Amino acid sequence: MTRPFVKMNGAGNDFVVVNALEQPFAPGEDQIRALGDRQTGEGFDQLIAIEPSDTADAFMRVWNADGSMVETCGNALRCVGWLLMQANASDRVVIDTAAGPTAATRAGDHRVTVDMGRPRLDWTQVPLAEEMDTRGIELQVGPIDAPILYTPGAVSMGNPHVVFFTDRQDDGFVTGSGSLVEHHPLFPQGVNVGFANVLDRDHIRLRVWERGAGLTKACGTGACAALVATARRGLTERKATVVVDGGELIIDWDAATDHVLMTGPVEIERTGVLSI
Ligand SMILES: N[C@@H](CCC[C@H](N)C(=O)O)C(=O)O
Repeated sequence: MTRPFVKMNGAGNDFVVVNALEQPFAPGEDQIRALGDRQTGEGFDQLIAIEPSDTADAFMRVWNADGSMVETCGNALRCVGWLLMQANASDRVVIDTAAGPTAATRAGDHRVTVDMGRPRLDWTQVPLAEEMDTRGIELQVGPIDAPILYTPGAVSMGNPHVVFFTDRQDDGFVTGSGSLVEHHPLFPQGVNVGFANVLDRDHIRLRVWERGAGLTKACGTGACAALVATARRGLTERKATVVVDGGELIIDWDAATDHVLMTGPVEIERTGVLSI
């Protein structure tokens, strides 16, 4: 069987997007892993299906490159929002996800703002395995008496994130410590691991080790989580530019609504056909 797809990216975080509005698309985990392989398959961080919805313009289903189905993806919401707005000739669409509905609006040429809703800050919502203050949880990486990383913030943006405040951001360090923390028993559902370097009160340099996808050029929910975590610690304002490997995302944690708004780019790379 074959399915057409669009390859897209949001600030470098890349997706294969399949239109499943009329014909269901339900690949198995092994198929997703094979498709996601960057040497032998199409290669992507996430596989995305646009499905019908009774309550929104569409439902967005997300699988990580390791085949796991997850709640949401911030960068893919911008990409899918852009595709739907182009198709409907509109400037606003609502996309449902397993984490809840999100509104996407045009913010310029190939730029989209998505309303990621309220951050979920209670330890049960992240979720953590035990009660902790999510402003700075009891977790450290490295020797007990001289930890390299410690007291990260924990945030759910519909999916679980932990954010370390550090200027150690090289590939080896992010990969080594990110993969260790991703499956730490404190996170019963696994976790996306952010490494945030606060440059000034309006700029954060962020790298993310994604649950189920590894080192990525950008993680939209990770950028939202980083802003929330740094603002809660008084390190940044509630609005900042998050500089990721593939570009910049503007994150605004609106004080009036408590919603996190993310604005950033959308790019179409190519079209193709999947054989599954
Ligand atoms: N790249 C995404 C997040 C994708 C899902 C994540 N790896 C998870 O397992 O929760 C984003 O832009 O938010």
